[in-house]
Amino acid sequence: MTIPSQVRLIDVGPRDGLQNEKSPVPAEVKIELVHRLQAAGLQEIEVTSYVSPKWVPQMADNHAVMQGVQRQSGVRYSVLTPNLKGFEAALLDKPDEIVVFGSASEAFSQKNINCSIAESIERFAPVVEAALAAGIAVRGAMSCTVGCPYEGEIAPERVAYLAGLLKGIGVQRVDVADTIGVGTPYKVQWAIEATLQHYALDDVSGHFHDTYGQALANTLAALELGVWNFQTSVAGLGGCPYAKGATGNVATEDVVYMLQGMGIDTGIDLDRLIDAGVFISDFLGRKPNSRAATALLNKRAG
Ligand SMILES: CC(C)(COP(=O)([O-])OP(=O)([O-])OC[C@H]1O[C@@H](n2cnc3c(N)ncnc32)[C@H](O)[C@@H]1OP(=O)([O-])[O-])[C@@H](O)C(=O)NCCC(=O)NCCSC(=O)C[C@@](C)(O)CC(=O)[O-]
Repeated sequence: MTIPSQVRLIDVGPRDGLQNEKSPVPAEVKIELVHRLQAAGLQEIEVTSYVSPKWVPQMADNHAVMQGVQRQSGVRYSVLTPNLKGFEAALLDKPDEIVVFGSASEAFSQKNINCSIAESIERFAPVVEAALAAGIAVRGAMSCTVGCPYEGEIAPERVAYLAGLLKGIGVQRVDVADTIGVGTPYKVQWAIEATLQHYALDDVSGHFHDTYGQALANTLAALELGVWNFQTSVAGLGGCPYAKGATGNVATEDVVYMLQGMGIDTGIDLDRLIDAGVFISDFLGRKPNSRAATALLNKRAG
C-alpha cells in the first residue's frame, strides 16, 4: 500500500474539543471558531452534539451554534446524535452528516451513553434509517478501539464485531477512535485492519487522542495502511467527559505540518489554522496544545 497523496481532515475541535471544558464557552465563540476553521480550508467540521444537557452541559447550545454558522459551500458540517430525540433536534438545523457513537468496550458504552453495545445498535438503527431517508450522511464513531479506561486493552475482534454491527444498520463510514490515547502504531493498525473486514478503506478514518504522545505516530501508521481521513482537533483541544485522564485529539496543526512535510495535500492553510487555534486558546486562557503551532508562533515572534 502506498501512502495517500491527499488527506481529508475533519476538525472536531468545536465538538470533541470543547465538550469537556468546565466553564461555558459562549455560542458566539464556537461559531467564530467554526468560521475560522472553514476559512483555513477545513472541508469537514464536527460542530456540536445533540446529547443530554445534563450529561454534557457544554453542548446545550447546539441549536444556537448550528443556526449561527454561516455555511461555506463545499464544507461538510457534522453533529453527534445518540438517539432519535437527538436526531429530531438536529434535523431542525440541517446538518450534512450525523454521527452515531458506539464503543468497542461494554463498560465505556454504559458510562458514555448509558446502554450496552447491543442496546446502542438498537437505538442507532432508527436514527440511521431516518437520516438516510432525509438525505443526511451517516458516520459511526467507534470509541475505545485500542484501550478502555474501565476494561483495559481491547482486542481487534471486538472492533470487527462493532464495525459489523454498524455496517449492518447502514452506517456509511466509521471512525477508529483511540479515545484515551493509549494506542501505539501496531495496535492501531490491528484495529484498522479489523474495521476493514467490514468497511472499504475510503470509509474508514482515524481518530487519535494524544495522551501518551503517540497520536502522530499512530496517524503515520494509519497512513501506511492507506487511510486518508482523520479527525483532529485545532490547538489539540479536548477530551471525553467519560474517559477520565484522556487528553485532546492530536492537534490539527501538528498533523498538517507533518503531512505538508511529506508532500501530502490537505488543502489547509497552516498559518490561518494556527490563528484559529490561537483564537480559541486565548479565549480559554491557555496556549495552543500543538508543538508545530508553538514552534511557528515562536518563529513569527522572531
Ligand atoms: C445518550 C444519552 C442521552 C442517554 O441518556 P439516558 O439517561 O439513558 O436517556 P433517557 O432516554 O433515559 O433520557 C433521560 C433524560 O435525557 C433526555 N435526553 C435523552 N436523549 C437526549 C438527547 N439526545 N438530547 C437531549 N436530551 C436527551 C431525556 O429527555 C430525559 O430528560 P429528563 O426527562 O430527565 O429531563 C446520555 O447518555 C447522553 O447524553 N450521553 C452523553 C454522551 C456524550 O456526549 N459523550 C461524549 C461524546 S462521545 C466521545 O466524545 C467519543 C468520540 C465520539 O469523540 C470518539 C472517541 O474519541 O472515542
